[in-house]
Amino acid sequence: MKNTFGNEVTVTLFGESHGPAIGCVIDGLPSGFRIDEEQLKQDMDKRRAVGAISTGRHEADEVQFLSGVKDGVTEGTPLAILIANTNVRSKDYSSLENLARPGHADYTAEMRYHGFQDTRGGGHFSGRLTAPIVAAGSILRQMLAGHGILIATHIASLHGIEDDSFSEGSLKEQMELLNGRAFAVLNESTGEKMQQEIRKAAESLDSVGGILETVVLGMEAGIGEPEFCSAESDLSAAMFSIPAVKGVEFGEGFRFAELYGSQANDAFEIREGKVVTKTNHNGGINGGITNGMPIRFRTVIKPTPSIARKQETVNFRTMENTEIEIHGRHDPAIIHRARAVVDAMTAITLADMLASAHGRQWLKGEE
Ligand SMILES: Cc1cc2nc3c(=O)[nH]c(=O)nc-3n(C[C@H](O)[C@H](O)[C@H](O)COP(=O)(O)O)c2cc1C
Ligand SMILES: C=C(O[C@@H]1CC(C(=O)O)=C[C@@H](OP(=O)(O)O)[C@H]1O)C(=O)O
Repeated sequence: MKNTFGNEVTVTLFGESHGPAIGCVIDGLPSGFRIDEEQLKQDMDKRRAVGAISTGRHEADEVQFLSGVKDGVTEGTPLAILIANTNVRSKDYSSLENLARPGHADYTAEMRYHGFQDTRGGGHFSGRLTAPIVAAGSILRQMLAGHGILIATHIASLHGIEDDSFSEGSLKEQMELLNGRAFAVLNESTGEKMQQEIRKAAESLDSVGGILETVVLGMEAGIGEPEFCSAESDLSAAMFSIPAVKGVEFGEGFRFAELYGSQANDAFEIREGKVVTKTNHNGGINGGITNGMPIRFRTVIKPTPSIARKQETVNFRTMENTEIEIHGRHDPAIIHRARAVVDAMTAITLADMLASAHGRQWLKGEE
C-alpha cells in the first residue's frame, strides 16, 4: 500500500471510515516548534461536517497526539496523530455488500484487495481519511506562515455559479478574509446561492461539484525540480491524492489552448529591486521551479458519488446486473469541505519541497 507522501517531510495515512480511528504519522519535522492548537482546531473545523449542506455523520474530529510532541512543542521524532471515529452506522452498508456504487471505489477496491477490503463508509477510500491530512497540513502551514507563506482557497465555481475573482491589488486581504470564512467564497451573496444549490441537489436526491482555486503568497523563487519532481508534478500529485479530485490546472491551465504566445507570456520587470512578472498567467511556476510570483492553481471536485437516486450497477461477486439505492448519510457536495484538504495538501507539499531545499530545521525558522 502506498500511503506515504513526501520525501524530506513525510505523511503516512492509516485507518478506515468505520474502524476505531483514523490518523497519520508525520516524519521529518523540525524539533522545537510550538504547535498552535487553537489554529489546529480552527483548521479542523473548516473540514468538519455541519448542517444540511454536508453529511449527517457529524464527528468531533478531536486531534490526539500519540508521540512526537511534548508540552505542545515538536520533538522532531515521528508525530503520530489519532482521530477517533465516534459516529459510525455500519448497517447503512449491509444492503450494499458486493454492489459497486457508481463513481465510488467499491469495485476497484475489490479488484485491488481481492475481497479483504472494508467498504463501509468508503473504508480507506473515504473522505473521512482527509481529517488527518488537515491536521498534518495545519501544523506544516503554521511553520510556513512563520516564513511569510500564506495559503488560501476559494470555491471559484459550484455547479456553474461563479464566485468573484481574486484581484491582484488586494490579494493578501482577500486571502485572509477567506481563511476566516467557514464557506470559502469572496462574495457572500454568491456563497448563499451556492449553498442553496447544494440543498436543491440534496432535495432531488443528487449531488453537485465545482472548482477550487488556490493561491500561495510569499513562496520564494528557485524551489522545485525541472522534470520529474517539478513543483507542478508534486502539487498535482498531492491534489490527486484527495478523493473526488479529477483535474488540476496551473495558471491559465486549459485556457492556454485559446491564447497566443503574446497573451500567455508573463513579461518580466524589476520592481523594488526584485525580478517580478507583470502578469501571472503561468501561476508562479516556470520549468517546474517557482518564480517568486503567487502560485495559482485550480482543482476540480466531482459531485459526490453516493446519491440516493436509483442507479444501475452490478453485483461483482455474483456477476449479475442489478440496481442500487443508497440510503446512508452522504455529502450532497464535497467541495466546501475539500477546500480545507486542498490547503492542507498544499502546505504539506510546499513544506516538503522547502525542507528538501533548506533542511528540515529551517521549517521552524532557523537557517
Ligand atoms: C471531504 C470529503 C468528503 C466526502 N464525502 C463523501 C460522501 O459523503 N459520500 C461519497 O460517496 N463520497 C464522498 N467523498 C468522495 C469519495 O471518497 C471519492 O469519490 C471516492 O473515494 C472515489 O474516489 P475518486 O472520486 O477520487 O475516484 C468525499 C471526499 C472528500 C474529500
Ligand atoms: C464521515 C465523513 O464523510 C463520509 C465520507 C464517505 C465517503 O465515502 O467518502 C461516506 C460517508 O460515510 P458514512 O456512510 O459512514 O456516513 C460520509 O459521511 C467525513 O468526511 O468525515
